[in-house]
Amino acid sequence: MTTTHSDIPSVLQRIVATKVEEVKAARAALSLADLKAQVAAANKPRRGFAAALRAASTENNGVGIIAEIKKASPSKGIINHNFTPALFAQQYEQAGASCLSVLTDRDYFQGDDTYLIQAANVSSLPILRKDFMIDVYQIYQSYLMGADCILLIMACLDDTQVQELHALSIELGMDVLIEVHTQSELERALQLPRSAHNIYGINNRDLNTFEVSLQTTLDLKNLLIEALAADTDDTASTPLIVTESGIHSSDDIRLMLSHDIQHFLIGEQFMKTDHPGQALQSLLASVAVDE
Ligand SMILES: O=P(O)(O)OC[C@@H](O)[C@@H](O)c1c[nH]c2ccccc12
Repeated sequence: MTTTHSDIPSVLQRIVATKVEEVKAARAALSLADLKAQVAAANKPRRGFAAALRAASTENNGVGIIAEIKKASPSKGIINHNFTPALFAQQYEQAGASCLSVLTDRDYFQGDDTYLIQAANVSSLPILRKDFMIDVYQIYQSYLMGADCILLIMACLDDTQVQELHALSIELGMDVLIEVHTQSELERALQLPRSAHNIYGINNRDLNTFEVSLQTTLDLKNLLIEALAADTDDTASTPLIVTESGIHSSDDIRLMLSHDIQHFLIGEQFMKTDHPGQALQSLLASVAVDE
């Protein structure tokens, strides 16, 4: 048999294979039943990630920023050489971030669970656990770490998996960032039950090729806005849409605002500087000035 391109696992497939192994090892060390018992005993309140984004609509000129704490990525290698997650969390909060996103994946992003725990200890901002969720076990783990929002990447989940992880996250009181990159992923995402806990993320980066284009958000957002507008007239559940990846300038922000996108997930632009908080502050200031 000849080798075709599709025989070579993509980065996303490799990441998912790693996650399967990680979950297997974690379950061997602590059973799912024991992990669930820890969750039941913890019963810690969540900080309202979706609510913080909704509140941003009336602050910061209607701009809600999810500021990301990310040391490295498969496409860029090391982004921040002086990585101090707790300090960055404090800086981001002071600079006006609405929420935080913390990479916990070790093998591909040089993240760590402890980074999220540290950020939660020093900051009152709600936190997204940025990792690749494939199993309920990880949802319970995220809860214990103190995550307020779970990332569900449609590209690495089938319909049954995503339904299960979505329902469990909400049952535990967490919000859910449902990430899409294509129209077919978006159509699948729209099959999930509607909830005020849902946040829809359009990722401008293709997780297989790493190509980034803001056009992805512009191409998909109308379909999303129309589908969500059809079933809500209640401001408490105003649909939340986040544009993710490749946002660098006030021009990028204003382009999105002009298309009714008010929420932004931004990592590299801040993390590549010595003072990520300052980078966030100047971006927010330049949007305000330019308006
Ligand atoms: O660093 P950027 O280009 O500002 O992007 C941030 C965020 O969108 C990106 O880290 C991301 C979006 N979805 C993901 C899924 C997995 C890992 C990482 C991501």
